[in-house]
Amino acid sequence: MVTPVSTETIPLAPKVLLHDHLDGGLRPETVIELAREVGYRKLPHEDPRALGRWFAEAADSGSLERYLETFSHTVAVMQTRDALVRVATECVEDLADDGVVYAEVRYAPELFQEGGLTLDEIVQAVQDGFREGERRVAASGRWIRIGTLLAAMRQNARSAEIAELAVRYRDAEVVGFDIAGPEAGFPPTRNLDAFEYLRQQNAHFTIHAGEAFGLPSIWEALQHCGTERLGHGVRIVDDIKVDGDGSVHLGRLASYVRDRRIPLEMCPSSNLQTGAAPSIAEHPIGLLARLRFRVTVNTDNRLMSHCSMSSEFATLHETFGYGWADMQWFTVNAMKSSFLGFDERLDVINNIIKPGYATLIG
Ligand SMILES: O=c1[nH]cnc2c1ncn2[C@@H]1O[C@H](CO)[C@@H](O)[C@H]1O
Ligand SMILES: [Zn+2]
Repeated sequence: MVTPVSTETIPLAPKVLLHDHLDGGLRPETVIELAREVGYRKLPHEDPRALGRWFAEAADSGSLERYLETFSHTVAVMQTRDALVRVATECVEDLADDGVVYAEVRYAPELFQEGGLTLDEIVQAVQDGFREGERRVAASGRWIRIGTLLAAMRQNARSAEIAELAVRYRDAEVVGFDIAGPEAGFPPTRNLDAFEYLRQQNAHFTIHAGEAFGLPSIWEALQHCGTERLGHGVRIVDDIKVDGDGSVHLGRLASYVRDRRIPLEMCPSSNLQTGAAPSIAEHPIGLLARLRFRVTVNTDNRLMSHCSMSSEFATLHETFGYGWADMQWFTVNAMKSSFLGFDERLDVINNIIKPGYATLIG
């Protein structure tokens, strides 16, 4: 029997998440408790519900720069080893509760040094938290695996150092590298040495591109930097023309992205808040999925964007009518595009994702 698609059943489906920021996914109550512990007094609210609402509203600003300002509060309470372990552990528990089976969670270690932690101490703390979270989930009879992406901030000049850090921890579940932060004015080519180094080390990376800036950012990320995936990539639609009669014309860059199966880490709710898309109905994900680009669905920042993988899927179900087969397609796309080894990806697809959807489809 087919299980109906609803907000109650979507959490049961196995999901894969490639684009989730650790400092964008804290529980509001954890932000409040950690702020008390470290004496941080600038939180706009002391009540978890009010604080959660504040983050979502403040981030709903129409600009990426203003969206990013809200991170000052989460980053402020993540400056100790204990805080990092706790936030990472809870992140894994929350993702597992949402039915996520594999996630690549990213953060910028350089942001957590205000309390004197070294980059290595920061990475070790977060990895310890992720492993603790995986153990707790396993103890509850479920399964989840977390791969870490280390990000460098575009506006800082530390990408070479962070790329080396990512390679140093590649055998401890750090599976790749990213650059994040304001896109306009900070083209990815500012970090060419980091990308060159990563390629020479046969290491994986993705780049936030085509979110707050258009095609040149995507083109540089792909053709100068050699990115394997695109964080967001929504503006690739600027290279696609749809005629009145419905016929579609792809420009050379859009063709390249589709032909080479470049994964797009799309984050619909986040894109509405930063102004990268006007509404879910008009979000490029509809067209790009129809054209069979390698589209994946992601949360970006569960706190600021007030979402989960299940809520993103539910919204897409309501707007575009996507059912279990479509959700399985997004999920397999994501797993194929992950930075795990080929055999590990196949294992998750064949032994977890496909059987999970088969149960729902009946
Ligand atoms: O959508 C986004 N685009 C660009 N940068 C982002 C986005 N979401 C979060 N961050 C930035 O990434 C840092 C590391 O996790 C966060 O502190 C935030 O500044
Ligand atoms: Zn992001």
